[in-house]
Amino acid sequence: MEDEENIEEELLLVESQLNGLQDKIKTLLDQQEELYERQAQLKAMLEISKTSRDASNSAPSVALEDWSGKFSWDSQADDTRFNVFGISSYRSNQREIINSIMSGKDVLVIMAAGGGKSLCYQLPAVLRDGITLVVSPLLSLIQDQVMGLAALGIPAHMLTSTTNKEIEKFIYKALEKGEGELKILYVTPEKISKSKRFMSKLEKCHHAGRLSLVAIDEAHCCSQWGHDFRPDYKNLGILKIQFPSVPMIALTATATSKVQMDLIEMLHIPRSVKFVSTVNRPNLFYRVYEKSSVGKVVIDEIANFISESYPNNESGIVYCFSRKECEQVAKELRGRGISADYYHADMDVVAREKVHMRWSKSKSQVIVGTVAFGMGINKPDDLYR
Ligand SMILES: Nc1ncnc2c1ncn2[C@@H]1O[C@H](COP(=O)(O)OP(=O)(O)OP(=O)(O)O)[C@@H](O)[C@H]1O
Repeated sequence: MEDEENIEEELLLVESQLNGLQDKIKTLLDQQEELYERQAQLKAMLEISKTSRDASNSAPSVALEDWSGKFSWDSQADDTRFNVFGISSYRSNQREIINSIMSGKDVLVIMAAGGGKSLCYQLPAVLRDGITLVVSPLLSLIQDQVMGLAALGIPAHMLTSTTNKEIEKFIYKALEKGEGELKILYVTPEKISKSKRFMSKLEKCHHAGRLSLVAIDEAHCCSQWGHDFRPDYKNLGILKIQFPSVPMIALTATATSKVQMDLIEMLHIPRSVKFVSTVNRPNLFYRVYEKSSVGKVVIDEIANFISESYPNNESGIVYCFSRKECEQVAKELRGRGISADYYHADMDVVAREKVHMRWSKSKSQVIVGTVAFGMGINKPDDLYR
């Protein structure tokens, strides 16, 4: 009897020691996994840093190869350009950019606003197997792109603060398990720098060989020397570190050589092929009017300008400095018979999306906005700003 009690006592002791050990093993295994991950990151960083040093000592990043030559994907690319995107011929540099991406190169594109940058990554995204990740700075811009792609029948989604749980689940499944149809995924830079969950799904997608391309839109936002610096863009270098084998395309309309050097360094793409297109836009012109000092008169003048110059309700944007001003001017324009909505960063995302949608579908003529609206917005009949 006493023996049994002793045995039971020792058994309890052994079991509790075993439990303690299991906990320690789990902690050690977690630590081991973290260290492996960090080891891989550090090795990749070292590799990139060495390549970067070699590249700055030797190869210029401007295109040397003949990217307008013949490639195995030519006929498939032509077919997709025409039948999916409805575009009859390439504009300057588009074909060369697409060819260099399809060859697996990192690419830096400097092309004027409206020059056709989106096609440069969207067409390879459709041609390549797997999912293309696009980082873009503004929700309105992302919504605009996703709407456009959906209209072309290309499976594109966005993962932002406005994404509902069901779509989020669909996207995570597509990344993690390759389920469902997803070709192009748009995110804001905050997703990369703040969501560990997203990065882990992306890691799995890459691990399974399904991450086909990374595109950084409005790439000048990386540089403190650029006019639209966004702190979260600074963290996008992690993408090349984590996914060194995945080609990256960085696109911008405006980048001085200082900004270009900065973003090449930040994104870790020292060997990128650079394409610069001319900034000549014959359809773009500036007209300057003297502004009255009386607020009411200014609104009358804006309203007259819109209704006289654009009698067929062609779309446009009126910019104001403050959020309050946007609301007032939109109200005043409505009072003068122009269908105007306001758009600024103080509105919640659903309200902003609604305004953007109404304008995109030409249900309203004018958006009165702060600079929170406009960058990269693509509406063929957006004729005045
Ligand atoms: N080769 C082409 N031929 C005809 N239209 C084209 C061609 N390439 C692009 N486009 C059209 O030109 C318009 C502007 O293209 P896109 O939005 O890609 O410009 P962007 O360079 O991204 O401009 P932004 O800097 O303002 O974002 C779109 O309507 C697009 O469909």
